[in-house]
Amino acid sequence: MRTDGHESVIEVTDLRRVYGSGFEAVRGIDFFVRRGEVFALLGTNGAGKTSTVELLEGLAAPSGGRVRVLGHDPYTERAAVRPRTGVMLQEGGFPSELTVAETARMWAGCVSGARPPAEVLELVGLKSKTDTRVKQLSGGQRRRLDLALALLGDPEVLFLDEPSTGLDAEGRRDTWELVGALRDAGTTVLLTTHYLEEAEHLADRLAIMHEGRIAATGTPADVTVAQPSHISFELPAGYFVGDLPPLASLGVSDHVVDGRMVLLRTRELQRAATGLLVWAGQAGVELRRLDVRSASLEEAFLSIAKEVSSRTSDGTAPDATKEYAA
Ligand SMILES: Nc1ncnc2c1ncn2[C@@H]1O[C@H](COP(=O)(O)OP(=O)(O)OP(=O)(O)O)[C@@H](O)[C@H]1O
Repeated sequence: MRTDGHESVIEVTDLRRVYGSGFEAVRGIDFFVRRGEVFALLGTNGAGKTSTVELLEGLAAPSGGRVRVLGHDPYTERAAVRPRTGVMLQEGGFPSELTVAETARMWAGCVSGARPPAEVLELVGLKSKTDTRVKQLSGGQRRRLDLALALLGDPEVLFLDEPSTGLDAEGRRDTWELVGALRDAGTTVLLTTHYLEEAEHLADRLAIMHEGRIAATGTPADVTVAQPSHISFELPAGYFVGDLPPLASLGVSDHVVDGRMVLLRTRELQRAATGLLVWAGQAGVELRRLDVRSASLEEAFLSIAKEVSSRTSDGTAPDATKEYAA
């Protein structure tokens, strides 16, 4: 399938997953991933990310809807899909007595046309640990080993389930760099993450899942631009909020006053900031602790999760999805 002139290598349509207990973890989701892009699946705990990724990996059959990976059903046509995909699971579960090199060699034996194990270990920064037993690796080093094994088959599509959980800041940066390099080399990456900064940094597009549904999709910029920006500052001595220009005329949607600090929310950041600074200039006052910023993905995420929860508890439009330009 082609989407906007790009080939999409993952297509998900009205996908559902119901567990044996009757619990519906994935409640009819739709998205696609284009060849060569990094797509992030974000969500709160229990949102249904892993349940979704397992369906994409062909580890279980959907209870409803459709998944296509590289044009095939990953569950019923596993033999066609599996050799072209790499999977980094949340828990690798390797025999802990084997060394890193032995683990990579053992895994390579299960992959047709595997890359030399030493090459992938070097790629993930584990070259100096080849003779270390898996049980002696730190949590972060185990995650790197998980990633190395996922790369052995030189996959066209890579599934990364929380790739940097357990990594320190440096390890996380290294993983980001590696994912960026893989993307540059043409690999399509679908990752799940709790780290919004990671999604903001890596993802070309993303979907925010909440309670089994997709609440928003688009580029990180598309998703954040829909959220209000913030301006905060300390009121100059002797001034009150009522002394500011009328806030509505600055495009401010609401404001919060906490002691001397004022927080303005606006969807017209330039207009509001300009109006405020012109006023301060004319009044000859300094706006101390001035902070002007666009919404972060974290703010967008929290507000979307809150909005969806209140909509579902109202019983109104529980499956409404915000679509942003992609
Ligand atoms: N085997 C199972 N049987 C019943 N319910 C399950 C099963 N596996 C997961 N669930 C439930 O499905 C929901 C989604 O779980 P899932 O692991 O997909 O979420 P997630 O978004 O990956 O969460 P996290 O970020 O915490 O890993 C949760 O409520 C979870 O308890």
